[in-house]
Formats: sequence, structure tokens, C-alpha cells
Amino acid sequence: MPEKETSIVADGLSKSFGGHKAVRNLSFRIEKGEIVGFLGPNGAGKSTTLRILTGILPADSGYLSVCGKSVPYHPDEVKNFIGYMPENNPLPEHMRVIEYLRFRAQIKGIPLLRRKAAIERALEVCELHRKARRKIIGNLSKGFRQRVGIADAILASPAITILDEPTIGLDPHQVIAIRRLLANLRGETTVLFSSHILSEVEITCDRVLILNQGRLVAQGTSDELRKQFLPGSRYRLEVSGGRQEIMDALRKLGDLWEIQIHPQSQEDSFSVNLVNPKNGQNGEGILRQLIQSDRLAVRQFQAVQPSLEDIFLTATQRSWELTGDENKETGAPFPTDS
Ligand SMILES: Nc1ncnc2c1ncn2[C@@H]1O[C@H](COP(=O)(O)OP(=O)(O)OP(=O)(O)O)[C@@H](O)[C@H]1O
Repeated sequence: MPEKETSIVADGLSKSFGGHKAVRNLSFRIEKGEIVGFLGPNGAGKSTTLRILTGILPADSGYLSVCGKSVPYHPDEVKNFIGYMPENNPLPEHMRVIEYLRFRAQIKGIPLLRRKAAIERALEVCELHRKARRKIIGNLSKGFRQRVGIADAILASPAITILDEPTIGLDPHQVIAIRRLLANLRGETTVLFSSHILSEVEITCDRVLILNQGRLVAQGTSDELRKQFLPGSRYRLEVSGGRQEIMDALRKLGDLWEIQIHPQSQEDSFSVNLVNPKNGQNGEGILRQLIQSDRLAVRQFQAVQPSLEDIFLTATQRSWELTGDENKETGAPFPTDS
């Protein structure tokens, strides 16, 4: 794709604070119109990277262009391409929402004739256009404050909108409101946002970038990352019968199948996770194997797809192993319940 269709090109970006390497040799592209999720454990370097992309913080080394313009050489132009909401976005408590957005529109240099329409559009996209527009910011809930921050970020119709943790501290209803808002932005602006709510990112984003210890450890669509990090077949079964009989029947499927068996509430009922990293038999073959024994009854049978959370845990765990970090958490060989 030609450069002008690419919103962001980062190649080998690095940034240190004192002796601490916060961002290490980061390379990625974000195409025009994409909605991309930026994930990573606490301290992974997400905010630092987002600040570098906006031109607020200079990288120590590497190449970075935004909408085809080199960020170090055209910092002011680049700032006009980007709408940015920082993490823990500070807002003036005493101002009304509408006053604040008028003030911000002026600061951003939106021409007077277009200012009213720009503010109305931002209020509408962020669902602030009814009563909320007249409210004092200091009296707003966290969810509404985040929406004010996003309204500010999109006010000047930027080519790229960068949101650092737009869902932090929100209740599930407020998270859904932000999801709707991001959906409203599709087609109008390229969006890059960081979040710890992985289920939301999976629903909302075309693609994700996963950062760990300043390194990019994975990038792609959920499907691509699933194939890369957790390939194969996964099934979840509820089977009644003797534990040994269940194991005997499932072992006949072949050595590649990993069998995890957990007792259920009743003594003779078992919950079984089956994982085959190489795909193996389809569900029909497994069912056929189990029903050959008249002492087993299959109560439930379900093909399971790893979630983005499983992918995230596996990708970060793998990068800890590769770098020999002691501070490892447990990975997720089988999809987590959510
Ligand atoms: N201005 C700074 N001075 C010194 N160290 C910094 C500075 N900004 C960030 N760091 C360090 O760089 C690392 C990456 O921080 P960053 O805020 O980018 O991570 P993050 O992935 O956004 O984390 P979180 O999810 O907790 O917000 C951390 O170890 C942090 O302490």
C-alpha cells in the first residue's frame, strides 16, 4: 500500500528514561481507517509509545512517520493530524462541557465558521449532546469525563485518534458506551487505543499490537494471533461415566490430544478440556469415539476458540521466557472462562 494510505509507520523506535529502556526497537504500521488496540501489562511502554507517536515525546532512535510526514521533521503538521487523549486526562473541573469544548476548539484553531458544527458533531458522536453538554465537568461521572476527553480528541476531525486507556475505571455500561463511540468513529478516523479490557478490544478492533517490556511481542488480527500463538483444536465436554473409562476412550484419539479432566459437582460427571495443537479429528470424530462406550454419556460438547485474553497471556508469557525474565505469570493453555 502506498505511504499516503498508511497512517503510522514506526521502524525501530526506542526510548530510555535514564538507564531504563521503556521502548525497544518497535516497528509497526497502521493503515488508514483501521481501529487498532494497543495492549500490554502495566509498565510495558504503551503510554510512552503513544506519546512518541503524537510527537509530544521524542524517540531516542528509529523512524516515525504520521500520514506520510516524518514526526521529528514536521512536528507541528503531525500534531494537526492527531487527536490525542492522554491517560488520566486532566479536565478543568469548574467548566461546563460545552464551554470546555468551545475553548478547546479555539485552541486547536478550528475556524470560527466551522467551530459550532465541529462541537455539535463531537458532542453527538460522544453522546453528550443532550443534558450532559451543560453540566459542570467536576460533577460528571468517570464515564462521562472520558467521553468529554474523547470529544476533545476528535474535535478537529483528526486523521488519527489516539486514546490512552479510554475505558479505565469504567463500569460495564460505560464501557459499552465507549464501544459504541469507537464504532461511531469507524470510517472517520484511524483509531489507536490502549486498554486492559481485552474482551472490549477483541470486539472493537480490526487488529491488535501487544507490547511487553517495551518490545512488540505480537501484532495482527485476533484470528492471525490465534493461529500463531494458540493453533489447533480445542473442545470442552461434560461427560458422565467413570473417570478411567473417559480417559481410556479419549486416549484412543491419539497422543497429540492433551486431556485435562476436572470433576464436576456429581461424582460421576466430569468436565473435560481437550487440546490438540495440530488440529486432529473434528468434533464429530471425538463424539463418535465417546459414544462407542455405552457406559459414557456426553452431556455437553463444545468447540472452543481461544480469546484475546488467552492470546495476550500466551504472547506475554512467551516473551518473558525468551528474555529469561523471572517475573513470569502463568500462561493460559486453554481458553479462560469469561
Ligand atoms: N517520564 C518518565 N520518566 C521515567 N520513567 C518513565 C517515564 N515515563 C514512563 N517511565 C517508565 O517507563 C516504563 C513504561 O511506562 P509506560 O507508562 O509507557 O507503560 P504503560 O504500558 O503505559 O503502563 P500502564 O499500563 O501502567 O499505564 C515504566 O517502567 C515507567 O516507569
